[in-house]
Amino acid sequence: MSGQLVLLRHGQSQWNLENRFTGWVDVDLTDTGRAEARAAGRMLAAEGLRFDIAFTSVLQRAIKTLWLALEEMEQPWVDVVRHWRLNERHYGGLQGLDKAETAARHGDEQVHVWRRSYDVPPPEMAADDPGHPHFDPRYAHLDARVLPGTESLALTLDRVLPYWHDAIAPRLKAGETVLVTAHGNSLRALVKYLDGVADDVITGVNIPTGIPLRYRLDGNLNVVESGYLGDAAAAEQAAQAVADQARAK
Ligand SMILES: O=C(O)[C@@H](CO)OP(=O)(O)O
Repeated sequence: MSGQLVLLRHGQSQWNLENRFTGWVDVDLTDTGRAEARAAGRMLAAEGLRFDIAFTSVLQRAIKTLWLALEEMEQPWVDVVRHWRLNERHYGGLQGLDKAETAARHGDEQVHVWRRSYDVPPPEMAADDPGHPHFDPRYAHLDARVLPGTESLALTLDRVLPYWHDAIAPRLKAGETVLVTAHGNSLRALVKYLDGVADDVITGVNIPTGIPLRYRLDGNLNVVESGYLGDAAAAEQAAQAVADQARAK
């Protein structure tokens, strides 16, 4: 038995538009982002996909993208499970900063290391920073020791994987069709794991907003095939645009 998995990055957010490091900051979608989410729903509907369950983070840009896609698919009844482990990678002290300005200040190379290296985290957010997840009521039920003040992709994968194994993988093993609507880097972590991407190769992987990435998996959840829905060249171009966001002007 094999399941189908679709990974969907949220549509354009306000801080994607403003080119600011976002991480765990809970910014909303823009009108363009809402349109991207609906377009993703139409692509999924055109493939005849019917989801058994959908997973998302506790950040509104992913939650609303999921709602809009399911509405467009006329599948608003699908069970939705939100979990903090699917949140974006925590961007530490870079959250809120302009990406190109940060590159102008620290150099393109340093910012590329912070954005895309596998195991180098950005500078840590101070524990008494009012923006730290410790002060956010949505995480109040959690052991404070699991709440990050910064994360590399490796640390992001470490906190996504337990949720993958406990909640998502069993549904796929049961042959269900599963939608995960999340974020650029929490999805890069999953892609690294599913495709077995090497540490030095994942640095070149970028996930575009609002374009569904479909996986067909075998009974052991090995990848049989995967690819973006719609126009492959458009997906490639959109991924390149993400890569280029932090070049100093
Ligand atoms: O700011 C962020 O949280 C992420 C995703 O938008 O950005 P980047 O692509 O630079 O990792």
